[in-house]
Amino acid sequence: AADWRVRAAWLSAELNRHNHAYYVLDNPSIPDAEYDRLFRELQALEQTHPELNTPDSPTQRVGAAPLPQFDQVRHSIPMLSLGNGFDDSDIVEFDRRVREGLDTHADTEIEYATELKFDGLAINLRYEDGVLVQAATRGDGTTGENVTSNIRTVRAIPLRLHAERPPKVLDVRGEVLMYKADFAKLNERQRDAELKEFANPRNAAAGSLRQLDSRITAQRTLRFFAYGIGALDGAEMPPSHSALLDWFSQLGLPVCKERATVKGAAGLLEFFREIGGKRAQLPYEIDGVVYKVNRLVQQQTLGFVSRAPRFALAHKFPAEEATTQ
Ligand SMILES: Cc1c[n+]2nc(N)[nH]c2nc1OC(C)C
Repeated sequence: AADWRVRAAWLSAELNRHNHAYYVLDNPSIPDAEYDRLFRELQALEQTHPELNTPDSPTQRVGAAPLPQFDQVRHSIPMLSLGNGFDDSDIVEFDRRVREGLDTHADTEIEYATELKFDGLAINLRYEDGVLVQAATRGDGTTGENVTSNIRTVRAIPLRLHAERPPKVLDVRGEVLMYKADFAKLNERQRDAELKEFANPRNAAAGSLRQLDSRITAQRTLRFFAYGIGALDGAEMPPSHSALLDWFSQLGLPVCKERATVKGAAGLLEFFREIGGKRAQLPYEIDGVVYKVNRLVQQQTLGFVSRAPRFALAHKFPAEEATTQ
């Protein structure tokens, strides 16, 4: 192959690797100035040879021409919301209903996967043969907005999955969010430019994703945590939620490390209190934790009631007084 083709392939792989280290592993592997130099070299090569401009090129991260409007996207599998619990008694009742639904023996405890409930925006990422081809907001759960060009600018979201033989189709569900520190810097920039400040990180993330001009989205530091799956074709479904998140991590998707598997209602409440104790120190806002029956076959037995799964529950923190920010 021509030298420039080899060089471009090396640059693309190298930049994606540094991107993953910085935004997914929180462990930068190259100084920013060096990253920018490699980035500009690839941009120049792509300008000279447009066929290099592939959907998984790191140069996609800077955004494209503005869209006239957002197209609607129908989700392959509906994106559900979660039932809520507030008091310990709600959690004990949730565990009791799960045990009843599974006809669990009195002295057997249910294994749950526990996670954080991020205060961001739920989205679906569709990967075909390992390449990100479409991203959509949750919308009403059945159809959402096509925000693919904006999502391509989110450095934490891989444009190509790390797998020799990726699944033919994989729908990844997760939350797009903004870290508290990035939110403070954004509002400082808004103030300096005499623009409206955002009320909270969730609004800032939503506003950044609803931009028709993805070059603006590219200037907002958005993050992503994967937490669920939609359609899957060409790979075996992992046997539990915790195994699903391990698989996502191997594929190069960001998975929040503040997660665990626990036993019974007591294990759920212990996780809730542990997270409550470190909530203020977390780099992002959360509005609770999420409990899911871990084993897939047990989730399938329990199924869904109306639009929320019987196998999962969000446990919310008491609403805070009006935040000071
Ligand atoms: C709506 C939702 C939100 N969250 N947030 C997390 N961490 N997991 C999670 N799961 C959800 O729904 C599951 C049924 C996939």
